[in-house]
Amino acid sequence: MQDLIEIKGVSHAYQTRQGPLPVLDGLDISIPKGEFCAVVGPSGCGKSTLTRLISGLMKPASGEVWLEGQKVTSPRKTVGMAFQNPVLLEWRTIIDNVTLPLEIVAPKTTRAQAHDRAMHLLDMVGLNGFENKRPSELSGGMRQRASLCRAIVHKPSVLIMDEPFGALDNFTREDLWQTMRDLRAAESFTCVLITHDLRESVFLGDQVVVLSGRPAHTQFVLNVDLPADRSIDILYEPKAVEMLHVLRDQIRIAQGRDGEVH
Ligand SMILES: Nc1ncnc2c1ncn2[C@@H]1O[C@H](COP(=O)(O)OP(=O)(O)OP(=O)(O)O)[C@@H](O)[C@H]1O
Repeated sequence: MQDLIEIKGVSHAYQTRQGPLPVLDGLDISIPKGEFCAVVGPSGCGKSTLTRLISGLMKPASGEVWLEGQKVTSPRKTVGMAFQNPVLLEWRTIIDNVTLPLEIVAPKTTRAQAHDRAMHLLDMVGLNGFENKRPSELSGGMRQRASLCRAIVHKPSVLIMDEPFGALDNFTREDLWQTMRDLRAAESFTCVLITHDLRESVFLGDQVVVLSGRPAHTQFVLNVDLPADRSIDILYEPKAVEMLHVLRDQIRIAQGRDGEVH
C-alpha cells in the first residue's frame, strides 16, 4: 500500500545573516494512511520546519514531500493544522470559530450543514453547551478542544499538530490525549504530531520518529505496538515503560550530537 505521507530525502537550510543554517538533512519518514506519527527530537532540531514542509507552507531545498500520491508544492485544502496556541478569534463565538475553515475551503457548505458538523465535533470533545461562548470565556484546555474541532471540521485527510498540548497542565493534557484518541477513532485522518512529551508520543502514536540534533535526519523509529483503544494506565505497564526508556535513550543520543539543547 502506498503511504499517505512520504518525506523523501528532505533537506532544508534557512538563510540567516550569519549564513545558511542547515536544519534538516536527508530526512525520510513514511506514514501509512490512517496512522498517527509522533515526532520527537531535541529543541531546535527542525520539528516545526518539518510541519511547514508537509503542509506546503514552505518548499524543501532538496528532497520531496508527497501527500496522497501527489507531490506537495503549495498549501493544500486536505490538511488541517493545530498549534500550541489555539489562536481562536475573539469576535466570533466558539461554533463560528470551528466552522471558519469550511467558509474558506468548502464555501458551498450550507450554514445548517456547517452548524451540524461543528456541533457533532463539539459534542465529541465535551463542549456541547459552550458553542455560543467567546474564546476568552473558556479555559485553556477547552480552547484547545475547540481548536482541534476547527482543525478537522473540513474532514482533512492529514492533520498536523505542533505541540498542541504543550501549554496545558498535566491533568488537562492527559484528558486531551484521550479526546484525541477518540477523535481519531471516529474520524479518518492521518496524523503528524510534534511533541516534546515522550509519554504523549507513546500514548497517541502508532510510530514515534526520533529526529537527530540539527541538522536533523531520522535517527530512530519506534513501532508502538499497543492496542488502539489504549487508556492512560497503559503508560504504567512494562511494555510502555520499556518504550519510554528506549525513547529517552534515543533523545540523549540526539542531544549529544547538538550542543545547543536546553
Ligand atoms: N524563518 C527562519 N529563519 C531562520 N532560522 C529559522 C527560521 N525558522 C526557524 N529557524 C531556526 O531553525 C532551527 C529549527 O527551528 P524549528 O522551529 O523548526 O525547530 P523545533 O525543533 O521546532 O524547535 P523547538 O523544539 O524549540 O520548538 C532553529 O535553530 C530556529 O532558530
